Amino acid sequence: MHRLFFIITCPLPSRSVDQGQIKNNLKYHIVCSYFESKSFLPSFLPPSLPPWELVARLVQSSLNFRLFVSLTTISVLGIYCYTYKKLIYIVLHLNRKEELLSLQPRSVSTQTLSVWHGTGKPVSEEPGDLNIVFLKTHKTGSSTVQNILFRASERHNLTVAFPLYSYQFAYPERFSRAFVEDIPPGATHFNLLCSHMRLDVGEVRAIMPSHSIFLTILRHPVQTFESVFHYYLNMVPAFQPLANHSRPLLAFLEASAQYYNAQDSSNGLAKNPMAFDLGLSPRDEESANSEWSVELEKLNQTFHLVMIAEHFDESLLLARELLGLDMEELVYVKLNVRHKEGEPLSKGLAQKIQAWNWFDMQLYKFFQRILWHKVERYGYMRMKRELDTFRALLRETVARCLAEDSVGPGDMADALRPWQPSSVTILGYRLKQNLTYAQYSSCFRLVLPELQYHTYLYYKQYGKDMRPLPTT
Ligand SMILES: Nc1ncnc2c1ncn2[C@@H]1O[C@H](COP(=O)(O)OS(=O)(=O)O)[C@@H](OP(=O)(O)O)[C@H]1O
Repeated sequence: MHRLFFIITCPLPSRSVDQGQIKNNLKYHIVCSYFESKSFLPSFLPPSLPPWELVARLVQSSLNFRLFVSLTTISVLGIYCYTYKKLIYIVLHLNRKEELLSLQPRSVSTQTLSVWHGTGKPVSEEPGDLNIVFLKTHKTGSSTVQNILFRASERHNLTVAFPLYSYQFAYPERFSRAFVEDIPPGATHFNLLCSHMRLDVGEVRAIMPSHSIFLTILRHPVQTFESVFHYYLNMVPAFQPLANHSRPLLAFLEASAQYYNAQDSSNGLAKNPMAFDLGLSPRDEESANSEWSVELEKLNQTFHLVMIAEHFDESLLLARELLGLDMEELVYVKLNVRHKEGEPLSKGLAQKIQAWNWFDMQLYKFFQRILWHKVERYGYMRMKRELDTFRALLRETVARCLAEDSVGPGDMADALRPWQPSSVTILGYRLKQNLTYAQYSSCFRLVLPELQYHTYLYYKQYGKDMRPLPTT
């Protein structure tokens, strides 16, 4: 009987219970040591309890002990699982973070972080009201972003602020409210402004709702300048004399002073084109350093998001959160892609481009850093998950819509042919045959070049054709 009670109530091997443990668990000690004394061990605490009290204590002790063991086990398991899971999370999180941050400079001012609007809700005049200013910088992938915004404008019935004449807001003049077409009858305010301009923030704010979301895009200055140079070779005065040169870019960078006149605003794209579009006036590099960082900080206060073309998908996902769009609304194909001929840029030439575009380099590095801080706040794991989903969606879209990869201007429908400058060939797309009406409608818009989409939306909004540029 004693032996049986001992086995039931003292499941732990009693010999392994040391004095310290016994003191900590007196009831256990009393009962178990009683039975030990009776059955197995020489007694060191001889009990003199009547049998009924012993049984009562035994039951109570047993229950308490089991409760104690159960609670302890649950707690230990809980703590273990929590810590272990957290550990796994931290390890993964850090690995991803390290991987991404290792590519980037790490410091950023706290002020630059303060403008993040990470609530997932659009900041707008009224609930559901979407107001967007997209500064369309030159040769940065901005037509691809504009196409996404044009599609969103149709889907959300947005009123677009169009230029009074043609496709641009009197570029390269600084933006003025006078360059904007009248608001159409029935609309109370513009919701979207996304045509080329040279930025003047005050003037933009004068015609857009006060809580508009400001977006823009930057691209690495080497690729941007190369693209600008070849695309505008016959249009920008500083480049024109080199139009027939066998190596025009090298020739320009080796003797830029000979070709470039800073006083001519038509040369705005010929040096630091992104800074020019953002309304900055780059000065002498050495003296400009401190003023320049103030200018950058001001831009950072203005723009809710500066996208980076080299991280186009990450940028779009951040924009999506700001604008409250569905992922399906972000699908895109690259527009305005130049057919590249000849050798890739040499290292030496790339360095020359960087030196020539010093302000654009500072601008790019500054906002690239900020983009990664935004990704960090967004969550690396979340970004990774969403990128995977988004890229699968992009692949599906391409497979559904396109007959093949990008094609030259001779191989596509007239309506889908992008405008061709005389200096380079711009690629476009051919749609698949046998699309349903709904598929055709969405695929057509996906590949519709800037000028055609602009013309179409203007007509839809005003019921008339756009005005051409005055000839004077
Ligand atoms: N999604 C995406 N990501 C990265 N790069 C992209 C993207 N879409 C377009 N592009 C490249 O951007 C160049 C065209 O830029 P824009 O559309 O801004 O040109 S324009 O100023 O409106 O004429 C053009 O560059 P180049 O091909 O080097 O000339 C495009 O290839």
